Amino acid sequence: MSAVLAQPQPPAPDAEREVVIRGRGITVGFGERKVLENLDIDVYRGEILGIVGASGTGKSVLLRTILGLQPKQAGTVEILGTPYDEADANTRASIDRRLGVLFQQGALFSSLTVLQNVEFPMREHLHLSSRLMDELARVKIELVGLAPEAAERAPSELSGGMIKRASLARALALDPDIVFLDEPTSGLDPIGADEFDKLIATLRDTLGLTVFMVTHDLDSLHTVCDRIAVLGDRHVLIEGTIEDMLAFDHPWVQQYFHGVRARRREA
Ligand SMILES: Nc1ncnc2c1ncn2[C@@H]1O[C@H](COP(=O)(O)OP(=O)(O)OP(=O)(O)O)[C@@H](O)[C@H]1O
Repeated sequence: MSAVLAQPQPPAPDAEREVVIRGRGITVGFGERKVLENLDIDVYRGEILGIVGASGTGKSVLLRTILGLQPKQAGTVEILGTPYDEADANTRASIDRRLGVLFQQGALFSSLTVLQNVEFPMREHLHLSSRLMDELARVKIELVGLAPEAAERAPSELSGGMIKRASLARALALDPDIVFLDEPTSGLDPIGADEFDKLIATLRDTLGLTVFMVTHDLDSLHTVCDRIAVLGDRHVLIEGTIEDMLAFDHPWVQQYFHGVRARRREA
């Protein structure tokens, strides 16, 4: 009997894919100044979405708004099929458990070891023995490619790349469905950044994560992002694949994706 090999399937059309984050009409301002206005965004299950845009266009503000950390003047955010804004405290807490966040500076607690940092969300949300939490945290530390000895180190004893990995281990502590990464490769040398990108892609493939990644890193956009959303003029200017970006006729998008850095990357 001959074996029938599974053929790779083309990605499903967007309309058939599960939307895990749906933002509609998002408007955020500081004083009189609007940073985001009537912004719509969809994030699909299992994708790595890169959020890009000039400095100050509101990428971090968008990430914080989706997470409910930044008040908005208008709009709705639905996460994993539940209107997050309208949810009661219990529902919100159960959604929060399914989200992991890596903030720009890593944001590890400096007075705690790496192990204690990774256990922190577990202590908050899970009712497990210390021994079991230790075991689970050590698995996460291994998963992100840190040596077992790193568990006992303080953040001040880690390199920039190790801090990113430790922060990622903490973001993965509760086995989230979606991880939010704010400029995960900033401050890393090109090899470190490349390794971190590969780690993100491997985790997505093995754990089925959905990744919402704010980035300035052209290499990340080319190598790991399935789709890209460009912020500008207070909304999403364009979303699509890297090929869509290259073909899009907009001055900033052209300059960014065809500019000197892009050409250097291609050389
Ligand atoms: N708490 C705040 N109070 C007032 N203004 C703020 C606040 N947070 C952000 N802003 C403003 O909102 C705008 C968008 O900020 P944001 O940090 O989202 O930009 P960004 O696109 O992530 O930029 P970068 O690429 O430089 O990190 C900026 O002009 C910033 O000054």
